[in-house]
Amino acid sequence: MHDPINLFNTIWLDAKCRGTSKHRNAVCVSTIDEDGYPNSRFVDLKEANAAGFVFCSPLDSGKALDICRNPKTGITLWWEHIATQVRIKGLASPISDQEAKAHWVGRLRDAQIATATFQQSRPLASLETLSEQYARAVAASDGKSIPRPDNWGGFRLCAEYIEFLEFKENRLHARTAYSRVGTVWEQHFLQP
Ligand SMILES: Cc1cc2nc3c(=O)[nH]c(=O)nc-3n(C[C@H](O)[C@H](O)[C@H](O)COP(=O)(O)O)c2cc1C
Repeated sequence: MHDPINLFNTIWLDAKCRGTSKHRNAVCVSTIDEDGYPNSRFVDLKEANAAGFVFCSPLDSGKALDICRNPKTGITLWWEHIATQVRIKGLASPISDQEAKAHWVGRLRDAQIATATFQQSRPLASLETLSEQYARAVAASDGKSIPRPDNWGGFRLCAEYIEFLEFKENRLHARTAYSRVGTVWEQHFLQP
């Protein structure tokens, strides 16, 4: 039987090589907000392996606060070029400081400046304020490296459930689900 994480990585690598979307690492992360509503947004997936699926974020953002209150988290993706949907469920927890540092270093400078300048998900007076604040930060950082803000890190979703749906135009979608039972994955099929 396939290991669903190996299968995921095979398809993801293919998507990165052959996909046409500009943001080929974008995945939809769903958390549960303080009122019990699902709360979904796209983030960049950094890595996927047996330990889990990693994404980065300020640690005081809406998603981070949701995860701290309730670690039950979902990831959904749609790979158009191979007509495949993937749904993942599991518990998310913070990555280590060392890992966060490594991901910070790998970020583009523009992204580092924006992350260091803004307090994600806090109210903003106007969109003009945004550009002015960013322009000031770019000027001030001229030639200097951008230190990782103390509140920037990431999360790892340890998957309990992974489902692949191969979309068929005749609606006979092939759904293959994997549930983690202890250390093994059990495979089952679902009606479309
Ligand atoms: C393609 C794409 C990639 C994104 N990547 C990230 C990311 O890696 N980390 C992040 O915190 N926000 C990312 N965002 C912004 C989030 O969608 C979201 O607006 C932000 O994280 C605030 O969400 P929150 O208040 O629920 O935490 C991305 C948005 C898009 C459209």
